[in-house]
Amino acid sequence: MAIPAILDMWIWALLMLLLALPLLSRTVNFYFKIGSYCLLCLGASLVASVVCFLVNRGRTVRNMRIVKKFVRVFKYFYGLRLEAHGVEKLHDDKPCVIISNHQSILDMIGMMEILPKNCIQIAKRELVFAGPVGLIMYLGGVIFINRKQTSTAMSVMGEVGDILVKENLKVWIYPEGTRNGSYDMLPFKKGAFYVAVQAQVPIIPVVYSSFTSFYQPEKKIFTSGKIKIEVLDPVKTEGLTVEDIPELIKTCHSAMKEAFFRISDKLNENRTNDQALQPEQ
Ligand SMILES: CCCCC/C=C\C/C=C\CCCCCCCC(=O)SCCNC(=O)CCNC(=O)[C@H](O)C(C)(C)COP(=O)(O)OP(=O)(O)OC[C@H]1O[C@@H](n2cnc3c(N)ncnc32)[C@H](O)[C@@H]1OP(=O)(O)O
Ligand SMILES: CCCCCCCC/C=C\CCCCCCCC(=O)OC[C@@H](O)COP(=O)(O)O
Repeated sequence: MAIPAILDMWIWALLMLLLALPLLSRTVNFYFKIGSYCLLCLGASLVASVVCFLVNRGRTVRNMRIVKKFVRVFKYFYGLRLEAHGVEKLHDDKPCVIISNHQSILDMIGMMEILPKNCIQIAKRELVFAGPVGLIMYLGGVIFINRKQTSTAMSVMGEVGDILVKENLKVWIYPEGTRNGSYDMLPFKKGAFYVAVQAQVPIIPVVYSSFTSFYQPEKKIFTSGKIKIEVLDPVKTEGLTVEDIPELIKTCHSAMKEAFFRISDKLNENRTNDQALQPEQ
């Protein structure tokens, strides 16, 4: 018996829908996870801000301990497992500049997993306007810089160099200066290195493995996964001057890049991104 044309059309439509379902559900799943992550950040920031006000009465780096308690729970919602090595290097009670690679807004989870005491962060000034997220960052002592005005950003970073030693603080800076989700590391901006040389404090590089095995926004992939964290040995800056900064950057960049490729999931990467075909180091 011949199938009526209208039914035929519906069968085709249903078939197409069934075929598109995995792609559709991946996209829906991606937006659901990212949306819920943003909502979680906004909601948790609101609650944490109230707690910070009640406990510490204003802007202080001590509030970061409260933020850390909140953010450390986030990984369970997204099935993220974190494995950190060398974290003890961050717990020396002395000032230092911590630099790490910056892949995504999910980096907050990795940062809060190992954030040492008395550690401030540098962030782009746009984030101060992100509602409760901006408020909690402000309360936690985050220093905001205007990346579009190098001279003002530089002078703010100069002040950071001064207070590091005076107040025995650490500062966490993303030297790539922006998020970079590719399977590589961008060239470093110079601010972090000026701060370290000015304050004559060591630089401690922290490397996070590539997220691309579980997180690729351009392909709408966001599954559960593992993040490896490696804290590298401190790089001394005692006796260095601004003339030594280019060499200092080179040393840190190559050590971090080597660690990044070593701890990242190369097999998975080769399947998803041709750039991953890096020569073995
Ligand atoms: C409870 C629930 C909570 C939910 C979660 C919410 C919040 C969590 C709370 C807290 C977590 C906070 C985490 C914050 C993360 C934020 C991440 C970011 O925003 S990353 C982006 C911002 N960061 C940076 O940009 C830092 C790195 N950038 C720099 O250091 C730059 O160098 C710069 C200072 C911004 C300047 O940038 P520019 O593009 O101009 O580049 P260059 O580095 O090449 O410098 C140009 C030129 O200037 C000279 N220079 C640089 N610095 C100095 C200096 N200090 N003194 C003198 N001269 C300087 C440099 O040498 C260059 O000159 P030349 O080319 O001649 O060498
Ligand atoms: C009332 C205003 C409402 C505003 C809504 C804002 C929604 C944002 C909500 C949650 C986002 C959680 C973000 C956690 C902090 C992420 C910090 C971060 O990773 O910023 C990116 C920045 O490093 C580099 O930026 P670019 O890659 O240069 O771009």
